Amino acid sequence: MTAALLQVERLSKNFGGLQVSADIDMELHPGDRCALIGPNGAGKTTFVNLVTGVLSPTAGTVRLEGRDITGLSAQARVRLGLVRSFQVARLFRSMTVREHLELAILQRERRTWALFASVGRTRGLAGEVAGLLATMGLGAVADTAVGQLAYGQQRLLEIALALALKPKVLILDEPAAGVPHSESQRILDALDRLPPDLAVLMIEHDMDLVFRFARRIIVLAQGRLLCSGSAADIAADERVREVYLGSRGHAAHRA
Ligand SMILES: Nc1ncnc2c1ncn2[C@@H]1O[C@H](COP(=O)(O)OP(=O)(O)OP(=O)(O)O)[C@@H](O)[C@H]1O
Repeated sequence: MTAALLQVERLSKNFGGLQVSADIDMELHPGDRCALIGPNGAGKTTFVNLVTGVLSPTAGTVRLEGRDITGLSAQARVRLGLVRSFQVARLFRSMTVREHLELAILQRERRTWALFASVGRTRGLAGEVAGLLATMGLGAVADTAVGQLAYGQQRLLEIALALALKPKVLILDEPAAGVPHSESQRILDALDRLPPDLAVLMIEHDMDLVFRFARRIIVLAQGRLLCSGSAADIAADERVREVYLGSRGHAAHRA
């Protein structure tokens, strides 16, 4: 077993008297393909906010490569390799896909001041952009303005921008949300091409995608870790069925 990249111990969060995360333990290792699921209000978003540093926990620790990062800002965590791809696009509609990726890489390298002078000259930039385009299947639209992209392609660009930050741990926040079914296969294909050593935690409501992507699924209910296991384990787990039925009155096809 490899050493854990991300280690979460007894992570808890109270909002006033309401305990929204309760004693959550979790580990991610290099190459993990893990999904976090749970019914509405289970505490998935809060958990991710605690891990990424958007919220401070009431108790518990978060470690990255053994280092306690519980007190670090979200930005500092990104610099250490803990990166989240946001569901809400913050893309510039008139800029092309390639320009977005160049900007993200230069920002990572903190060379934005020299942006226009250095784009053509920055060694390795074109190659790195080409690699990201290939990984995410965006080569054919590299020089298309983002405003012209299909929605699924915009979502792929969001993941490419997260990858441009060279993450060790990537948190994917509902990568298929709002994407028509006809385009979701493209997202799955792209996720299959993610770097093999990257540890990925996906929060996703689309159970088809979760079951096809994840080798391990973690289920949260009422702020607690209910269970974790393979897709087959989770699909067969009576407790999972109960929390979904109890919360929404229908089966766990859409979480
Ligand atoms: N800032 C806050 N103050 C008070 N309560 C909050 C706050 N943020 C979240 N909550 C509550 O915490 C609980 C968990 O919310 P959270 O958004 O983490 O769940 P979720 O699993 O991500 O839900 P969904 O699938 O609907 O996005 C909910 O009951 C929510 O109302």
